[in-house]
Amino acid sequence: MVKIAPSILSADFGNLYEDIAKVEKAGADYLHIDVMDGHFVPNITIGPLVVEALRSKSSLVFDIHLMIENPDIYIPAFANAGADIITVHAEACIHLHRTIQNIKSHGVKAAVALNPATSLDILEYVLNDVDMVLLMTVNPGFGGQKFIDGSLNKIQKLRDIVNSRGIDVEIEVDGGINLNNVKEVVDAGANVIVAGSAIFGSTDVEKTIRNFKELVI
Ligand SMILES: O=C(CO)[C@@H](O)[C@H](O)COP(=O)(O)O
Ligand SMILES: [Fe+2]
Repeated sequence: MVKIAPSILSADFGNLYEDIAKVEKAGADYLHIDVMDGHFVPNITIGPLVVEALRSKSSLVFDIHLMIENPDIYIPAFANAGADIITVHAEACIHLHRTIQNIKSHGVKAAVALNPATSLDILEYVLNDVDMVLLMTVNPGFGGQKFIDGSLNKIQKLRDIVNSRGIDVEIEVDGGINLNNVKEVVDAGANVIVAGSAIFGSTDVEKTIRNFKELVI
């Protein structure tokens, strides 16, 4: 089953709770929460305190995308705040295997994200240890960017590797996904779709989620 993960980066930060309630009511599967530190990416967003405050208001799966340096320091705080999945960037981890174990030790699902320029090769010895791989389809840091077309080939390659190993690893795609290209990324092999501006920038958030779901059935 393909899952829809609205990214709250494009939500109204003054009315986060209302925006989250809307996507939950419309049948979203994951809530994608982008955490940026102003170092790994040139932008700053939210921390564990906000995640904790939202946790009591939503039963969606909290999918935390850490775009930060030294993620190990903050993994316990995000786990305690209510994360269900924590994603770290391979580019930010010197000891990636250890970081994955760190996430799992808190009873949270572990995922690894790759920037568009990062090869799938880096996953060779950790793929069997993760619950999900997040393929960035834009350079991280901002919402509303254009999908990088070469990403389709990368999604297909990863799908082939996952299938050939016979493992249960989700493939999440993030950046520039909209109603016009979502079918292509799903056909390429993605099964978790992050969408920020396409959902929260639309005039009818609930209808847009339903449209996404219809397109990926
Ligand atoms: O991680 C990021 C950006 O770094 C994303 O999760 C964006 O929030 C996706 O936004 P859209 O490209 O869908 O507008
Ligand atoms: Fe993200």
